[in-house]
Amino acid sequence: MPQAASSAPSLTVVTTPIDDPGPLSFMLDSQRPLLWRRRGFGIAGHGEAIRLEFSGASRMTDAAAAWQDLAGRATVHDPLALPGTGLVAFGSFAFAASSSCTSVLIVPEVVIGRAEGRFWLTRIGIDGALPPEGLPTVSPHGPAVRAALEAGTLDPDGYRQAVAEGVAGIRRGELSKVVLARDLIGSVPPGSDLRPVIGALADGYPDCWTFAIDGFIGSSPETLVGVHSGTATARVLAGSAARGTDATSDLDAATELATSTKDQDEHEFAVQSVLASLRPHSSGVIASEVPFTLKLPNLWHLASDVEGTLDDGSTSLDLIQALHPTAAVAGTPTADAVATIARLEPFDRGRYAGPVGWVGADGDGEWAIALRSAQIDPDGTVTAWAGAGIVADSDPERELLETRMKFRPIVEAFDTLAE
Ligand SMILES: C=C(O[C@H]1C=CC=C(C(=O)O)[C@@H]1O)C(=O)O
Repeated sequence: MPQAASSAPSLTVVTTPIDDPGPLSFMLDSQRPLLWRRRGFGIAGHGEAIRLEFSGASRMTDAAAAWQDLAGRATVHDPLALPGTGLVAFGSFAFAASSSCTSVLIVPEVVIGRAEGRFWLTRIGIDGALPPEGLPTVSPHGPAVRAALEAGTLDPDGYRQAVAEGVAGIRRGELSKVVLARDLIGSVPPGSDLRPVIGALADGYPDCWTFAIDGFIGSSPETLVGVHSGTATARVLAGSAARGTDATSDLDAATELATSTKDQDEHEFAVQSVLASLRPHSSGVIASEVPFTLKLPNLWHLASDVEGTLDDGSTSLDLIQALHPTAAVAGTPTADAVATIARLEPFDRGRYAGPVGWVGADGDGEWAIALRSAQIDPDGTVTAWAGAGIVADSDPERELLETRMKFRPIVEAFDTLAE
């Protein structure tokens, strides 16, 4: 049951150092996997001590207020005091204010964490009643299942048409950029064990944020915002190219991307939207002078890192509210882009392209933009989404191919389960 913040009980939180528990993807609950990891950092959750649900335009401000209230009343014993130790909530927010999909903050009963060779176990209980000591028992991975993902509400022809309409609107001067997505749909047997899918994402995309929260899974390369000890960081991605088939064509693809005016324009809109949203909270916020090319297994991206010192004590939840939706997932100007998305995409984006991540008791945390993701509903329906930034020079066929590349992590992770 969702709990109103005012009636939320007091939490007791105890973190203790432990020996290396092994890969976190083997430590997940088979039915309710909770995971956030990238490279040497990861947290996996078991059980739900508290679940807070939000919706509508105020979903992120409501979450920030509820979290401040809950964290303020928690008693925390945390000798490690590292990012991810002590009290944490895993969170995932819907892209649109009008979404029928709820946004959640989940405080697990147990968190297993690792960071740079240190390992910990956090137990969280209500009114002093802590879960038992020791690692939770984890069942062996279930039988293999696979999902063939096929065109959803917006098929390839519909997507080309939507992109053409987006380009026409941009050329008429109605907006400068819009990010248009399409969906793929499949199914797995209800109650399927998704841990092999999540493990495939984590192993295949170690430089991305691999997440599993409330049936929503993915591996996103884009950091919406990280907040640690008064510093905010972000990694802005926009502008993409297919990887080459050999070393020479791969280098050519990266060079072409780095010098493409169309991709640089598309990227600059995204960087400017992040800078504009962070400036009211941070003096001297800076972005890399020129974007760099980021290599992922499925494609190249134009990327810029942004950093600023926070002047106003904003928490990571305050900043996701300030930043979302960036021009990497909506467009420019934001309101026109959001209206164009609502007109041209015949589906609810759900949590795709929304903030996904974790927050700690002090408000520090890490949030990605939920790209390369899929929602698995309790009835086994799998919905995946991928989009592309549309500017005046965009070509519908190329954008369609780009979404195909962006679907690869999810499509292949479900295929990994084939026997
Ligand atoms: C909207 C997506 O990607 C965004 C992030 C990186 C590059 C993008 C692009 O080149 O269009 C998009 O802005 C997606 O993966 O669904």
